[in-house]
Amino acid sequence: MLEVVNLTKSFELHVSQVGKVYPIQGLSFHIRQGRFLGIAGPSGIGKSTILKCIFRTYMPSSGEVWYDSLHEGRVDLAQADDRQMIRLRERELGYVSQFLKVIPRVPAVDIVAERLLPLGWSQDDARREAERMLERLRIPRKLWQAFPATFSGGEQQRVNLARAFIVRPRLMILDEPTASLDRETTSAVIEMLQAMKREGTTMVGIFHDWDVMEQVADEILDITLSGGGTMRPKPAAAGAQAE
Ligand SMILES: Nc1ncnc2c1ncn2[C@@H]1O[C@H](COP(=O)(O)OP(=O)(O)OP(=O)(O)O)[C@@H](O)[C@H]1O
Repeated sequence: MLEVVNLTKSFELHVSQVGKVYPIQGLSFHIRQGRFLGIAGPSGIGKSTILKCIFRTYMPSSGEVWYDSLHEGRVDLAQADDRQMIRLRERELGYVSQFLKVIPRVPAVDIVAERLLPLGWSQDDARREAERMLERLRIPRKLWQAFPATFSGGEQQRVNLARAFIVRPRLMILDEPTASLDRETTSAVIEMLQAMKREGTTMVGIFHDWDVMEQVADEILDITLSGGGTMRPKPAAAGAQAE
């Protein structure tokens, strides 16, 4: 489903003497359909950079990111043009970070519902589905018509998750999605991730909380200081086969 080959990402640091930094150098791994890969490693090692290269928030410096698209065949996301990326993001790729890009003066329910409109849903059906999603993520009903700019960090994060989950992406990319959530909401998110996995969604994610990683990941990619990584089954599944 996703095959990353020799991925390298460098950044030019204009304000320092360092010149270029290479958080990711020659990294290869793959994820099979329906599996959940967790990415682990010390702070600043390049975990988020990998996810951003897959979603193409960052353009990889070199290497290949092969994705088996439902609608477009096998696509190298490192080479795809912007229009193809927009289509894939609308229909197949989901991305959740810790931060909601708050759109001013749009109620929470519409921020979530609008993801379904390009997929041909009517306004009413999209809104009903958005309400179901907000309910599942335990956003109080009284906030559905309110503007997320005024929400707490955890409430904003749940709107963020609802926006990503509602389109049921084939490949879900998760960058610390539970970072600002309390225990109860984190459990709701874990349940949703497990349900999505049962429905066949492939996922790749970073979690600051090892307990969460344990509950959702099938295997772990450990990023080392050299910018490379090794894949292993998660400890709880020791004995399972790493791919
Ligand atoms: N847009 C950018 N411009 C310059 N340097 C960047 C950029 N994005 C990331 N970096 C650098 O790349 C390195 C890896 O960052 P990244 O955010 O991927 O690490 P991380 O492993 O996800 O860290 P953390 O666990 O702390 O979130 C860091 O040194 C960071 O400063």
